[in-house]
Amino acid sequence: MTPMMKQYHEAKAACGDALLLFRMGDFYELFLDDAKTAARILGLTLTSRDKDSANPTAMAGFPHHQLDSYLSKLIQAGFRAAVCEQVEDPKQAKGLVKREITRLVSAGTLTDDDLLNPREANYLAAVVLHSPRKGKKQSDEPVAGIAWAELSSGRFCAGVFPVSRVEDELARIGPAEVIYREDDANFSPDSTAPWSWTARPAWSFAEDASIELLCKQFSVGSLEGFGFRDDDTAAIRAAGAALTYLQETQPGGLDHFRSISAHHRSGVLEIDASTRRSLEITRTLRTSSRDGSLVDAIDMTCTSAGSRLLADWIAAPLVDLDAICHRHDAVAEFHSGASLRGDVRSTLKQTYDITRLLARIATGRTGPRDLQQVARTLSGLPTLKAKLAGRKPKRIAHLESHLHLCPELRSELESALADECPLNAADGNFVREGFDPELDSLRELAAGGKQWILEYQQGQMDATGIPNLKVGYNKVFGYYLEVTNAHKDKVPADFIRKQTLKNCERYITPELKEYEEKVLAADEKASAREQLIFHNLRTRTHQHLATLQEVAAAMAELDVLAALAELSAQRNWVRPQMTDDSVLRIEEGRHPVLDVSLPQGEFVPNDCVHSPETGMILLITGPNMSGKSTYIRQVALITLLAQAGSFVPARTALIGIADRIFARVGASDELSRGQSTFMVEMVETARILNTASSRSLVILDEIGRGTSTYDGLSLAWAITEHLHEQIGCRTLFATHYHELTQLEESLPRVANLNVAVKEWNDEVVFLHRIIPGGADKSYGIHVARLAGVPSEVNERAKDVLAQLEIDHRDALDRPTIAPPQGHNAREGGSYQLTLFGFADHPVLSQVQRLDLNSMTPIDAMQFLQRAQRELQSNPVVKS
Ligand SMILES: Nc1ncnc2c1ncn2[C@@H]1O[C@H](COP(=O)(O)OP(=O)(O)OP(=O)(O)O)[C@@H](O)[C@H]1O
Repeated sequence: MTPMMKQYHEAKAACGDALLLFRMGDFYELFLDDAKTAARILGLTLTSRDKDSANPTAMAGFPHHQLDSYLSKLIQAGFRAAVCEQVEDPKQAKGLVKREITRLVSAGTLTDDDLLNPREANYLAAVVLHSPRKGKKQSDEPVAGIAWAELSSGRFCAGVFPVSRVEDELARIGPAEVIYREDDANFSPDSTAPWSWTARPAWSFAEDASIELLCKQFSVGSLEGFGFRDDDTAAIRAAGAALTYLQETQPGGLDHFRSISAHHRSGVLEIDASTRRSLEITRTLRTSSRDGSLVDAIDMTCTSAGSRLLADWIAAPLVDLDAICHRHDAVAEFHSGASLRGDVRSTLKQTYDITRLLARIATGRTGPRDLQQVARTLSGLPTLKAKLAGRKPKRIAHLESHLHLCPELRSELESALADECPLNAADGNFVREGFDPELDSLRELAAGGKQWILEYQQGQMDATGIPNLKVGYNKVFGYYLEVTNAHKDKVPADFIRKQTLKNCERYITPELKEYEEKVLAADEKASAREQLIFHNLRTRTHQHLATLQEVAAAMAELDVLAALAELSAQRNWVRPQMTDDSVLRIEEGRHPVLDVSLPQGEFVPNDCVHSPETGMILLITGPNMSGKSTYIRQVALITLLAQAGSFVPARTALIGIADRIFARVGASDELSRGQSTFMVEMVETARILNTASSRSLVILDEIGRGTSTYDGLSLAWAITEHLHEQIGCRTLFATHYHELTQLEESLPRVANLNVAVKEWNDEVVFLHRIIPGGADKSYGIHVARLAGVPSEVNERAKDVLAQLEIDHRDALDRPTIAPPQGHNAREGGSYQLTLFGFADHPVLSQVQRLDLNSMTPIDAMQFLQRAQRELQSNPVVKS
């Protein structure tokens, strides 16, 4: 093995399963299996080293300036990469050039702007299963510790969760990479998840080592101050593993991780992974992208940090009434003050993403332009602060107090940095003239020397009579005089020949060398001086890290609040009234995504009322394509938005804070997980029935569709009864089982709704308007025609439908359902399922015939008594 390949193998052994990008001159090379993988993923040509040997080494490479784009492709394909650089100048090297791994890059540990999406957070998560030690007072059921950290901002949280919620929590966090214990037989990573998995050694999850590491990182003696309790060991183990991993990948340091917050679930609205997917909160179902999601539709923030924070708010809405109202107060202030809002937004637009800038400063990857952007951001703060001063809402006052102006830092950076700064300090020329006298004089000296050389060239041309004599420079000979062969004979004796080229000769003179030394020395010193100034500026900025992080967080939140207000002003959204009671009263509500994407006024608004008096379970029937799913989703999304702190698309809204939102919507494609559609539907339904509380909001779309009609109907029926009797939560149930509407007659808190349809000649117009009562037709055949199903198929379907209707009109064919055992209200009665149309109750025709104008209140009361008795003894028509 050659010494270089030996060096390669040593580096490869140190970077685990990461692909090793090995710098060789102007190229990064990959060898062996890495080369084969890279050739496949990056489309590189696979070649080989020592082609003639019996064992040629596979090899692939790319030019060094393409590093970022290739790294990004590797990361997107789920790989980790280690960059091994030449850490000494090859010209100075004695023997083999020294090389070191300077960066380990993985999806969850990105800091480079080129590799990050500015509008999306980029979390690394760590998961560990943990069995609490016996003898402690908590139960010894295993739990899961999850930590999540963002290298590009320094955000770090950890919490303990039931093992069954790991998937839901990871879905909430939406990490780019998840690390787990390599030897944990009870934990198997889900390969279909949209993040990459990295196995890590068990020691990095150890309890004691984690506590020690975290305490050292945050310079504290105990983690209690961050809100951790005795039973948070699992969280701390996960956090320790995450920090170990981050430290390994960031040799430059992690100073911007200054604290960690203990996450306790009670503060957040619980949304499980499938509900999150179904409601398309941060990603769409079909493409899994942000475009078209709720966050995308409502995002009017003007900074990237604001955009990321908005996604955090929407992904984890609140449950505390006061905290929610504080956000609403702040949005209301920006909503009513259009000029305040405009000013704040236009100032924020001039600022930079200092959250990410600070992370680059802390990890040692910063350049002059980053510092300049810190200064420019600080220069906008006085205006912002002045606009916000004295405002009443608590949140705004709090944020205003966090806009620290840092005047000394700002003025130092402003006076030091030139108007145009390069990205990298090595490029030089970024310190403003007049900032540092020493640098100025070195620059003058260097410039003066260059001037002398120009004059010397002219002088020599005149003295020798060589018209094209010129002074040139290269790294090997320094400054030289170049004379073409045609004038060789005019060269004076004191020129010392250094190099002969095809058309010319190159000479030096003692005077030229003397000045060369001066110029080069001055240049070198100026550049060293400039690097020193940069280093000092970086250190000064770094000293302000904690303060600047507060500024960054305050700006991001102001952006979110002002953006939500802007959205509300543009789209006529209103402030919801919040309550802890389990009610919902939305007047003229609209679907937040369609409200924004459809032209204004095109969306048909609808009311929704949930209260123990009017009904907690709303059964929505109606034709296909009429808007049932849209309606039930809109109610869930309005609730979610309100709890996240946003105004809502409605004329008025009274929202009872939900502890959990469940959405069982449509049959999402879960085949890749090896489960049948129906199985998935039932797993999700089981979860709702087992975990919903009376304060939850449940939306169900067509439960039971994936099985035979009677199976499906029976399940839907029993599920509705269970929700009504046992849970009593707010429920919206869109269904094609019209039979279910009969439940309204016997279950007091069930109310029927349907979607209005207008029939016109042979046409059907969907009005998208929700009205009371059940529907009796599906119009499926009509929708099939609209979709382009051939007319002969449609005609035949109509025939079949007509026959079915005739057959089922015969009462003897109708199945009957007995009420659940021990249920008083329906004792002795049984439901008659009418597959098409309603059962008529005699009481209804009596009501219809009443002449209310001629009745006294006593008459009416007596009638009601009779009617109630009749209904109680005979709730529905018996077969
Ligand atoms: N309130 C509304 N105003 C305007 N357009 C609407 C409204 N509600 C729904 N729509 C439009 O109607 C289409 C069908 O809506 P949706 O999917 O909610 O119907 P559905 O009744 O659930 O249908 P299916 O029973 O076939 O699943 C949507 O694509 C939407 O664009």
